Amino acid sequence: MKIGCVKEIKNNEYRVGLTPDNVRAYIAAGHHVYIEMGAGIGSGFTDNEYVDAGASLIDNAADVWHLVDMMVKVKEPLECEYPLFRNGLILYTYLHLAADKQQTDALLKGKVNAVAYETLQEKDRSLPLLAPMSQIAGRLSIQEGAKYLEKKFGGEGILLAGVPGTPKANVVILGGGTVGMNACKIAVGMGANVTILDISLKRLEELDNMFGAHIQTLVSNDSNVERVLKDADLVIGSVLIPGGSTPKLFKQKYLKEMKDGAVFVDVAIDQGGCGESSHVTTHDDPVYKLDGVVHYCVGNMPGAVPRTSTIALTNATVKYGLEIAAAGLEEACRKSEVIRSGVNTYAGKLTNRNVAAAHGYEFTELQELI
Ligand SMILES: NC(=O)C1=CN([C@@H]2O[C@H](COP(=O)(O)OP(=O)(O)OC[C@H]3O[C@@H](n4cnc5c(N)ncnc54)[C@H](O)[C@@H]3O)[C@@H](O)[C@H]2O)C=CC1
Ligand SMILES: CC(=O)C(=O)O
Repeated sequence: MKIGCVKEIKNNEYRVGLTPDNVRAYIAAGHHVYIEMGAGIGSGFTDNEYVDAGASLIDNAADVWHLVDMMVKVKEPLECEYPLFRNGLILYTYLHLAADKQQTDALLKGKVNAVAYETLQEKDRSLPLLAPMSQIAGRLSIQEGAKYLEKKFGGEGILLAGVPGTPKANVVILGGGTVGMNACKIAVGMGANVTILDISLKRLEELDNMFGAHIQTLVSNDSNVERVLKDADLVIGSVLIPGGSTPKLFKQKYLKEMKDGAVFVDVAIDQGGCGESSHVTTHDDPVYKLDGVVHYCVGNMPGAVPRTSTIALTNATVKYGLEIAAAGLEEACRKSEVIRSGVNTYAGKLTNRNVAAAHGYEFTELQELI
């Protein structure tokens, strides 16, 4: 199969879909790999490293899109890339379609066979291609939150750990999955008071076993969310319904009850965000203030640490990419329920139930199409 990788063009996105080591793995399996010149530079991989690994360098992105059977990316294609879509092209990347009707329509119209990293689910229900970036975003969320709590960035001017004789900051984490657990780890490490809410009692038990007396766990419901937000200094939004729109548990009316200069990092913004007042921001202009609360809603947080992120992401993606390349998408899907769970659009049909529900579109079982 012909595998391609282009330079990411989203705001401040320096990750890349394939590393030189990944290229070696695809070439060893008998595939051809085409890389846009400069694609890896933001993550510290030079063109020469790709050539040494066996890739062909192409000097513009459009030619890579035209040449290849499978495009391996990091982030969703932007509008200027939609004209490059074509019938039967396999697109292997993050898509977050529940929050992006325009892109969903473009993929359906272009009859692209799109495999979304964020919905590919293992039999144990884990999300192996989302998890590495969730680990990074979770850890970053506290780092960014601590920064925006500083006065000069609009925050209330409070140190997470405090010092002897002063209160510690109250960190509230909505959703205790991978992002939530990683945020918790850093917040506890920095000495904050941490409260974590989830709808899953089993997950709360796991978190309690992990962090013991260092955290407070609470079941997620409207009363508990409203109650803990009143005293919160830093709130992390990290809930997920895989493939679906994020439930809005952080209501706009709560903002007025919160501390002036509190910070809300809505990591779940890529799926629409868990705050009613959240809208997407970029690394160039990451925050806005509403009712005194600083909102940070960057949809590609791991792009800030591209070297770590690219290696972590591609450690996970290469395995399934090789499976698709070896068998072809149809056969790979017939053989593997796991690969099937990643396919969001196929031959102009929507094949992910939660994405279909988010847009009120017809859902088609992938097995009926392959
Ligand atoms: N902005 C960014 O750069 C990044 C965003 N993300 C996003 O972060 C979000 C969280 O991802 P993960 O932690 O990997 O998901 P996960 O599936 O590991 O965890 C989600 C948690 O939310 C809980 N949950 C669901 N509904 C809830 C509710 N009503 N109240 C409280 N908890 C609820 C689930 O029980 C689960 O424990 C996703 O939207 C993901 O796409 C991930 C990486 C980077
Ligand atoms: C998860 C995701 O969309 C990202 O890492 O950018």
